[in-house]
Amino acid sequence: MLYSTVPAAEKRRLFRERLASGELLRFPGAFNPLSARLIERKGFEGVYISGAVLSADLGLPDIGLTTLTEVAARGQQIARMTDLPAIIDADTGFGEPMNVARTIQTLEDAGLAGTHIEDQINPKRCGHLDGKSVVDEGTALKRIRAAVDARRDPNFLIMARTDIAAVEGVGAAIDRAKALVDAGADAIFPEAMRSLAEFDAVRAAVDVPILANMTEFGKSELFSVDQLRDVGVNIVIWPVSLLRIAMGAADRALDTLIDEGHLTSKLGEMQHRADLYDLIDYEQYNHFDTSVFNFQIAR
Ligand SMILES: C[C@](O)(C(=O)O)[C@H](CC(=O)O)C(=O)O
Ligand SMILES: [Mg+2]
Repeated sequence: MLYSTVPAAEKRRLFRERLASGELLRFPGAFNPLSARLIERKGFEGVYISGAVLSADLGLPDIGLTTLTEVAARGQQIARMTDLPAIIDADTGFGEPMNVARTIQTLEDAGLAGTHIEDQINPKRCGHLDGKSVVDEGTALKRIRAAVDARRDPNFLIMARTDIAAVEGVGAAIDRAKALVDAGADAIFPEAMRSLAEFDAVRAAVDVPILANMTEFGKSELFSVDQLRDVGVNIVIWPVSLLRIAMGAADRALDTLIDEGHLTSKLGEMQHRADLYDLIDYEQYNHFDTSVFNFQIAR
C-alpha cells in the first residue's frame, strides 16, 4: 500500500542479478503509475517508461520536447508504485554530455533502475520513423562516458541505444555498439532491427545484454518472447502498447457513448471497480482507519 517498500538500490541490485542470469526479462511499458501495478501483478520482470508515451500523454510528438524535470517526475511516480525495476527512456540525454551527467543523477534520485541514451541528433524522432540522423561516433561515446562517470550507484543500468542501423545499416550498428560498450555502456539497445538475424548479429558482436523494442506499426516485425529468447535477447520492451490499447478502447467507447447514449454494452471491457480497488490495495488503508474500507462492491 502507498508505495513500493523495496529501496531503489535494492531494485537495481536484484535487476542486475537477474540480467546476469541471461534469462529474457519482459518489460511492458507502463503508461501511468497504476498500469505499473498491473504489470507487476501479472508477473512481468520489469516496467519500461517510454519517452513516446510520456510525450503523447501530454499531447506532444516524441521530438524531445519534454524536459528532464517532467521525465524524472513521471518516472518517479511510476517507479515508486512497483517493486519491479523500472527502465526509463532518456532520449538523447537532454543536452550536451554535461547535461547527460545531470540526467543520470536525477534519474537515480528518482528511483529508476536504469535508462537508455540514444545517438540521434536533436530534435530526435521515434526510432521507427524514416529520416533519422545520428551524431558522429565521438559525440555518441561522450554521452555514454558522461553517463557512466556520473552515476553513483554502479548498479544503475546505463544502456546505449543506437539508431544508426536505419541510416547506415546493421554493420554500422554493430561497429557502434562495440564502441559504446568500450565506452562503458552496460547494455545495448539496437533500434529498428528489421529481422531476428539482425538481433542475432548484434548479439554475436557484443557480450553485454541487448534489448529488443517490439513497438507496433514500426520497422520491426513483432517477434514473440520465445523467438527473442532464442536469439539471445535479454530485455524486451513493448513501450507504447498499453497506451495504444487503452486509447483504442477509449476511442471506441466514446463512439458507443455517442451512438447508444450509455456505456452498458462496454461494461465487460472495463476494469471492474472491485478489480481497481484490489489493484490499489484499497482495503489495506484500513490499517490507518478501519472506516476507510467498510463497504461491499457487487460484481
Ligand atoms: C522506444 C521508444 O523510444 C519510446 O519512446 O518508447 C520509441 C517507441 C515508438 O515510438 O514506437 C522508439 O523510438 O522506438
Ligand atoms: Mg523514445
